[in-house]
Amino acid sequence: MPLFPPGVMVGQTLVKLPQELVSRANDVLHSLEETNARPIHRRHLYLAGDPRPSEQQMEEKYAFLVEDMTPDISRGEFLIEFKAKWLTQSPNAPADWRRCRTCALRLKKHSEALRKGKTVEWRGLCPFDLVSQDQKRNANAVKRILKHPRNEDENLVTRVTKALINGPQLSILRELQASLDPNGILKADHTSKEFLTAMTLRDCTFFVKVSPTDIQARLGDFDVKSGDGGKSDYWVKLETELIEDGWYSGTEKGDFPWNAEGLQVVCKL
Ligand SMILES: O=P(O)(O)O[C@@H]1[C@@H](OP(=O)(O)O)[C@H](OP(=O)(O)O)[C@H](O)[C@H](OP(=O)(O)O)[C@H]1OP(=O)(O)O
Ligand SMILES: Nc1ncnc2c1ncn2[C@@H]1O[C@H](COP(=O)(O)OP(=O)(O)OP(=O)(O)O)[C@@H](O)[C@H]1O
Repeated sequence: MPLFPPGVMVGQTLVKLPQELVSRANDVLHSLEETNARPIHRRHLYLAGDPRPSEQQMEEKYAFLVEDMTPDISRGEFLIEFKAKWLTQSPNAPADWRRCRTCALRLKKHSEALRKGKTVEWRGLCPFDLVSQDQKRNANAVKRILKHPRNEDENLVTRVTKALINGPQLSILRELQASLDPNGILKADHTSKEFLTAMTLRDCTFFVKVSPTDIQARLGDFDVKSGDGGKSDYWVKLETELIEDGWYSGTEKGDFPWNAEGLQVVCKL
């Protein structure tokens, strides 16, 4: 049973791979590496089936063809990409929470960057604003997604807000995130398909293709989550710190810019 009705996700078609296609594509990747033409962070990652790195000796006969959301700039199209993140509160947040999971974590990460003397941009999109019933909050969230200078175009802000709010994606994502993980990171079975799907849906990407006459919003980039390799322990540690260090309740210790009068980061349902 599919999680999403048609038109919600970026189109994906299961295809049978022609023989040798994977190894030919991997040959290209290897030759790009040899000439230093491949981005460093992608090195040593190949399509399944490459016989060279021993850990990747898998036979892969099938693949997904993913609908291309690349905009046609010559037609005045552009693409907005953003992650809606956690659209419901973490089930483990304290009862007196003042920040949603996403804002709590972003502030925590932000504080760590400040402590290291880094200058970092405060992204500020609160997922709860996106799914609020309040149109002003919806539009503010969209302005943060659009960023400057596009967010100064009121007509564009209204069009994108309407497309997102009237579209099915946000409400479906929110319901699935809640129903697939009712217990939260601290109590869930991290090997269960439901929990891992919820974590995947908390990290997927919105692709919004805007043309002068039309807006097409789709969900994509569903990298299936796994708790392996220490990730499960990391999720637990992070959630525990968010609770114990006061990031949910807004009682974190430190002289941070957002603790100044009028700048407090407080989320509302
Ligand atoms: O922990 P979060 O909410 O910051 O999400 C991580 C993402 O951060 P961001 O969306 O930028 O805040 C993070 O995104 P970036 O690499 O920062 O673009 C990853 O998607 C990460 O997942 P994984 O470890 O690659 O499986 C994401 O980790 P998990 O979804 O596995 O927790
Ligand atoms: N134009 C697009 N149309 C449809 N899906 C896309 C498009 N661009 C990216 N995606 C989806 O998003 C996923 C992640 O793409 P992205 O370019 O962010 O790569 P990445 O692996 O996260 O690398 P990077 O480290 O560069 O961010 C892709 O695997 C694909 O599923």
